[in-house]
Amino acid sequence: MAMKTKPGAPLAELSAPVWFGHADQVIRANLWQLLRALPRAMGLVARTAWRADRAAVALGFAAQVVSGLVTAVGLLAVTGVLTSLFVAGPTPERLVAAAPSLAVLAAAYAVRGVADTVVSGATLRLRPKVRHRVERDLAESMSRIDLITFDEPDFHDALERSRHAGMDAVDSATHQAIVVVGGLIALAATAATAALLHPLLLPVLLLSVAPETWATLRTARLEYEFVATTIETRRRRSLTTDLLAHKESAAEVRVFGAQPFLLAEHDRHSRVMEDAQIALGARQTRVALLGRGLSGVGIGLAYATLGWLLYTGATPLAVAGAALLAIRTVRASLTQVVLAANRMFEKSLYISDLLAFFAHAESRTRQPTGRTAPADPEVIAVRGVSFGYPGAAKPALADIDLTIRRGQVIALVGENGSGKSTLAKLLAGLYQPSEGSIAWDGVDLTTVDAPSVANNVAVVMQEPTRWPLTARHTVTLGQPDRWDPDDHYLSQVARDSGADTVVTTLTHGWDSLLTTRFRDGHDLSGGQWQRLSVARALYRDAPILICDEPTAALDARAEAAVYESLRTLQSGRTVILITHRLASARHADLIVVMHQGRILQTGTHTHLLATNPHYADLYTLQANSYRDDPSPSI
Ligand SMILES: Nc1ncnc2c1ncn2[C@@H]1O[C@H](COP(=O)(O)OP(=O)(O)OP(=O)(O)O)[C@@H](O)[C@H]1O
Repeated sequence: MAMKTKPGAPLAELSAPVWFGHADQVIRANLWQLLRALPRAMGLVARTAWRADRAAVALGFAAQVVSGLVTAVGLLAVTGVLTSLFVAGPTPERLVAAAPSLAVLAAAYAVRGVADTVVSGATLRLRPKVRHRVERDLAESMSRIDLITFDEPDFHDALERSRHAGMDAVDSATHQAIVVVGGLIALAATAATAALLHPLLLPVLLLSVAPETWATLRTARLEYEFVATTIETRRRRSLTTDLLAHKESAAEVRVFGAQPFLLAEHDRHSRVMEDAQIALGARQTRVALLGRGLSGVGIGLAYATLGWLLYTGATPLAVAGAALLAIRTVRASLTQVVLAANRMFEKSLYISDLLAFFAHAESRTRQPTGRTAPADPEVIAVRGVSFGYPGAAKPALADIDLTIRRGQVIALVGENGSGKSTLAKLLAGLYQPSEGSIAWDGVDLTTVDAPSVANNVAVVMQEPTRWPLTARHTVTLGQPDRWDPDDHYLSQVARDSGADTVVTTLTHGWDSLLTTRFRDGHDLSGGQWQRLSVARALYRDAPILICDEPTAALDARAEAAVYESLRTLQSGRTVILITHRLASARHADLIVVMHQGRILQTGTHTHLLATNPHYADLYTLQANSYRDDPSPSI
């Protein structure tokens, strides 16, 4: 086997996922912290739910109150029934006397059934709405955020937390919040009724449920601790199965014979999980045993107190009977509330992350100014522009001065990392300068709304996005509403970019799906994707066209076709062309030679060849590589 990794050795590159950051806090939280955090978490959920569907919130809450009230009424009715049954006299008469209370009891049960169903209905309606609302908010916030934010490492951490844990937390917390509210109302109603029957009944109730509360909380903590401590193992295990499952790795897995290694890794991690799970089961059983034991003692004490109340005549027999029922109801409600509160506490931490992300995203989003950039600008003036990526030691661009006039073809040339793509992104309004200004017809781009700049620009990216859409949408997405009867423009840009020969090979032509992740989908070669990206830029029909290495992945014929169409298209358009092939740049009106983030010189091809040794050297080197006799002349 080619792989030499020692089985059992840790996979050092992995750590716990960012979205699992609150494990310690949850495990260590005590009951008091949990109770204190509850109102805040409930508030968060309530506000989101209220925004999502006010009617469902109001209806659900009203039904919960009704359910709590009828529980209390039912308990009082039980007392009435028992009082009537426990008096001396013939049974038929006692039954008749108990009938009104029995009727109330039956009505209470019926109403409670209806109320609980309404609560379930409201929950079912509310959960997807709340989730979709927050998902939409997150998607919108991501869509508006400044591009530069994507270069901040902390941003990705926060985004991951929000997208995964945050979103699930909102969904789960909505459910838990409803359970907590319902449980608390039922609890309050039962406890108040019990206290009404006899004040001593309240401590009796608490005594009977305290051990169960402890055991419930402890069991939940153990489970959470298990998830927290095994999360990395679980991820490692899924990493190995992902390698077996994904198309990207399937070929290498086979060619390197990595299956036995990956299966062994899978088994190793499974064993760790298995052991941990069995240990969890044992600990939970011990806690449950202790809880049950203590609960038995608690209930025993509660019954003894009840017996004493009966013995001393402080409580009638009927009230004691109702108290027994109250003990059962309270125990069920309290267990429910404690479990749900525990989950709410955990979820609230992730919801806080989500809210923090929204605030961060807002601070990284340019607020609309209502001002728009001049359409099809006459002059693009770059003055004293510097720009640095977040966290980078050196600026990517420094002291850039450049004037671009409408209709010119500007070629940016220079070695790798000299700042060409960065300058192009600034010209496209995607980044803002750290110093200096970029102005269109005298209007500083930082003072106008970003979409108004984007409307004037089409870009062929160095590494175009492989849009998993149909071929048609991949090309037309920059101007989906363009009036294009009989696909006239679509066919034309396809011819100009060479995309037509790609589309004719697809089973469903323009309607073919360009991803193999779905049935009937296609994947394309790097060059084919690039042809589509050129077609997309041409279809957008914008006055400023930025081409970042538009032909790097194209074969010679396609490259010639693209440059031919750029020449045709050029009339009236401003073209900014980034290229390493200096032969493609020689016809540009202005060539900008960049070096280490600065402009070394600008000029025409002839001028630079004569005056700039750096440019002349590069050009000669490339020209010679196409000669049969590579002599150093041009
Ligand atoms: N997202 C980024 N974060 C940090 N630094 C970056 C980022 N993108 C580029 N850089 C750095 O900025 C500098 C300029 O990069 P740029 O991509 O503009 O160069 P380029 O001239 O287009 O290079 P190439 O010819 O390789 O495409 C380089 O030093 C690069 O390492």
